[in-house]
Amino acid sequence: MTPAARIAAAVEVLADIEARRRPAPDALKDWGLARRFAGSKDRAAVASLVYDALRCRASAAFLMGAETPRAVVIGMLARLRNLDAAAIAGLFSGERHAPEPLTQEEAARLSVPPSLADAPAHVAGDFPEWLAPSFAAAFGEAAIDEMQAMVARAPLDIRVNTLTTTREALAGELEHFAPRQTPHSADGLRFTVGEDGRGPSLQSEPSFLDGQFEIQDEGSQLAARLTLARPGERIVDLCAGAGGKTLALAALMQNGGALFATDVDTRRLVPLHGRVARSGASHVEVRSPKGRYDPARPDPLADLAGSIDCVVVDAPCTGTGTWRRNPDAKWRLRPGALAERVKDQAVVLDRAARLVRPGGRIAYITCSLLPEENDGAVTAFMGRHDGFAVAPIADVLAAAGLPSLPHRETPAGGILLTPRVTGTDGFFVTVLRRL
Ligand SMILES: C[S@@+](CC[C@H](N)C(=O)[O-])C[C@H]1O[C@@H](n2cnc3c(N)ncnc32)[C@H](O)[C@@H]1O
Repeated sequence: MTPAARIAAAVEVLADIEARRRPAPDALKDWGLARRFAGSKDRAAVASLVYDALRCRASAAFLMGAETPRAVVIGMLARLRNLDAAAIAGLFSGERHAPEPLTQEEAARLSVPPSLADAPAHVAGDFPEWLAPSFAAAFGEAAIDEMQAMVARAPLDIRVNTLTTTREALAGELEHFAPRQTPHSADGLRFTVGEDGRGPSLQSEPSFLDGQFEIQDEGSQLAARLTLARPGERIVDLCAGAGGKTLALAALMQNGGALFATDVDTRRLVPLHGRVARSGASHVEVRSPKGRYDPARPDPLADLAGSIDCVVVDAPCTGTGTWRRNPDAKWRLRPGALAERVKDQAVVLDRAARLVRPGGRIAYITCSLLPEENDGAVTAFMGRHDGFAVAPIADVLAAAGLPSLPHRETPAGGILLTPRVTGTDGFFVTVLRRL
């Protein structure tokens, strides 16, 4: 396919996403199935155009004065791909498979440098309007800058499994992909992602297959470290899911102590068994609930009540901190989903309170930037439970060996990592000490 034909395809896929309100991966899959002639490079290029258009959907539409998929793609090419009017006109030639030529209005819009100076915050920051009060509360004057940093593409990060290798040794093994050290996580390596959104295919590397690393954003690696997990402790990973944090915690514990992993949903834990085996972690016990965990039924962790040094709550959340990787999600998020997640967060935190021993701690983590799920969840928890105190940020950072980690402090004393300040996905961490 020519570059112009790929653009026409991206406009088509965006129109399908909009008309049928469907997730981008589904629309892209259907497009690919119906066009067997498209090779893997074409598919990747079309997907990358679609995701880039979704990254900046609101600002691209503002620049073009129209919200159609075509306008959004043209605006994106100017805004994110830095193409000038002549280059865009060259692609929109109207010839075989290329999109129709630019209209006078479109050409006129492209003839001036793109400016969002007059755009409202939710447009300049490319997020849904209903979230404007939340991001204003989180970031004040910096809301637009913070959210514009969320528009950019994320790099590809891995966490080196220190149970089986070292960062230096693995960097040597993966030298052909030119890894760099992550700036803040001592266990991270970073790879460049190309214009087509594709990074190196790390999962077919022998070093991946024998457990020497996991794909994990640097922010997630740092969040695991900020739990202050140490060898010898008894730790519960209460929302383990497929186990990204579990494996990071296991490595921090260097196989010393006990790590219990569970989740409300047994099915989500399925990949964890194989991942634990591959990682060489020998002190992880996966406790699967029968069917779905139900607070009305016996808790598979009941025997651990009041005995745990650290309960890690990697809470179910809206995932607003991961929009760089999943730009489709930001336009699909609805107020009802936020309200549901806040309810889930109260349930998991209350469960954690039953497990932690006096003198122990709960590490509450989200991959969200929304105050409702961060400070809001912590403050509500403190209102329901006596005998907990928020650990001072400076103490947590020092104990985690991250005294100069760039971060934001939230009003209730939480640590917020953001793409703009930390250069990672957005993460929130608060350590609550049980007195
Ligand atoms: C952010 S995800 C976890 C990601 C995982 N820790 C990782 O690093 O790969 C949140 C998880 O919380 C689980 N969850 C939701 N409500 C829960 C509850 N009441 N108790 C335990 N887990 C719950 C969800 O099933 C989901 O797997």
